[in-house]
Amino acid sequence: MAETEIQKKTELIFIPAPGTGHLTSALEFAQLLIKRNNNLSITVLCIKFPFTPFSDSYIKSVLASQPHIQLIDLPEVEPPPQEELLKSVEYYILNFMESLVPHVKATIHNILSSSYPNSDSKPVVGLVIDFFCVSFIDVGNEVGIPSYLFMTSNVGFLSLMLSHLKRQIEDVFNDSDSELLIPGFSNLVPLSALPDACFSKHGGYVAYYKLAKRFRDTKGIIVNTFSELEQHAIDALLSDGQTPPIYAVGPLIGLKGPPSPNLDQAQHDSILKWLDEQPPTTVVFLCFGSMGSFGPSQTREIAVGLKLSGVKFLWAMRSQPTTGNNAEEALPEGFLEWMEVEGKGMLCEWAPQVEVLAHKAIGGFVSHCGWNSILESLWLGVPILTWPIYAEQQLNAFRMVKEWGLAMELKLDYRRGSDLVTAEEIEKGLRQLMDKDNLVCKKVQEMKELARKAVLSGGSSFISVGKLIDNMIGRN
Ligand SMILES: O=c1ccn([C@@H]2O[C@H](COP(=O)(O)OP(=O)(O)O[C@H]3O[C@H](CO)[C@@H](O)[C@H](O)[C@H]3O)[C@@H](O)[C@H]2O)c(=O)[nH]1
Repeated sequence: MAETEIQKKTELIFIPAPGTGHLTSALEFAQLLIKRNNNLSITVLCIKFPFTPFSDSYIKSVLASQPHIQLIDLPEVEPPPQEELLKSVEYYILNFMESLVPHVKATIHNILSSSYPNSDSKPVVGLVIDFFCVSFIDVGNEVGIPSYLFMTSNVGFLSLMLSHLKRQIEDVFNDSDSELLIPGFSNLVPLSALPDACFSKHGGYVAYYKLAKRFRDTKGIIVNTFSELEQHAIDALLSDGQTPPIYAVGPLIGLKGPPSPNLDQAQHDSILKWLDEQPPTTVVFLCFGSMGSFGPSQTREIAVGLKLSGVKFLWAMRSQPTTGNNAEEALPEGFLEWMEVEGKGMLCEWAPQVEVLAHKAIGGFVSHCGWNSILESLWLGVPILTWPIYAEQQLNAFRMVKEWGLAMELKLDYRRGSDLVTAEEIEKGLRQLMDKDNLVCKKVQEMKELARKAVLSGGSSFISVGKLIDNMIGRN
């Protein structure tokens, strides 16, 4: 058969996890693969998850008009009981994914038999699965399709997962553990920088353990990162001889940004209009990812800290879903009037983050250090003041501040329920962040250039995507 004919049959099945922070890069990556090789076609299996009802419309708005990408909705399943959420979010998601296995199996069989009824060859060359979807590796194995893990976080987190989560489940981390040596890290890592899940014997640790145990059962690990930032960690992981090839393919930046029910066109436009009115690099942007929120006391401290600092601000402030409190009600008396009369700032529930970070008025970013937020800030050259909250954000913040000198530290180990970050600490951090003579700002500009070069033709991530496609279609 001619090579082009073989290539025409090359299909991938993507199974992204339905959270905002996971979809952003996965959808970008699907489009990038098609751009790089238009003999590829991709089928995306869309998962409906009770807590992210908008993920459906997100996937459709980004991918529906792409001729080489088709979307198939997986049937809705009964979510695990709410009590499992208390054990840990990771545990809940893992269980949810396991419950989808029969549907994924049926859908893949259907794709194979309806699209390729007479073919003995294997037209589907890979499953590209989010790192929460390892339960689907066996489905692929059953029909002879290899899986590629899609890591929406970074190689450092992957290294923690692969190197430290092979303890017995009973043997979770505890206070008697000393600092950790994680392959690819230059510094010892304090336990306070580890994800909360590492300490939860019956929840998060079990989930992390089960996930990590399967990571190496894949044909390749695709990471949304770039080698100029993480080559050291990639080399350290590969040196064990057991890890499959790692493909650093980022930064994958979703310029369109995820939609939100809390941001309509009028709000979107008013945010950008307000920024247009501000002088260059004078505004700090505060945003804590798709789920980050604070209780009333912490909200008040942030407001007072902003006022004390005198820095103009755009604050994406979300109410806590668990309490149902309206975040604005927690603001100190007179704060909103002061903000509006003096033209000091603007509040919103959801911000068009990438457009905001790209705006010339923005001079700094107070971030929860989700990996997409970090990559977006590096891509756009905006320095970060770290305020990690959940998931692996503490580890990301630790690396940004201590390993790379690419961010300033407000908090490295903030956890829900821990002490408040005071208004005075926030004021001090904001002043430091907005000081443009800071060495961190220079380093961020340098990393911005490297990030952009990585994805250009001939750049490290560009080459890595080429190697991955070759691996997928059997050219190496
Ligand atoms: O008001 C907002 C808030 C978020 N975003 C976008 O939403 C995405 C958020 O992603 P991320 O910064 O990674 O944060 P999370 O949503 O918290 O992401 C989850 O997934 C990431 C990737 O695995 C992890 O690094 C995080 O710790 C985990 O919480 C980014 O693209 C943001 O630009 C907006 O556009 N507007």
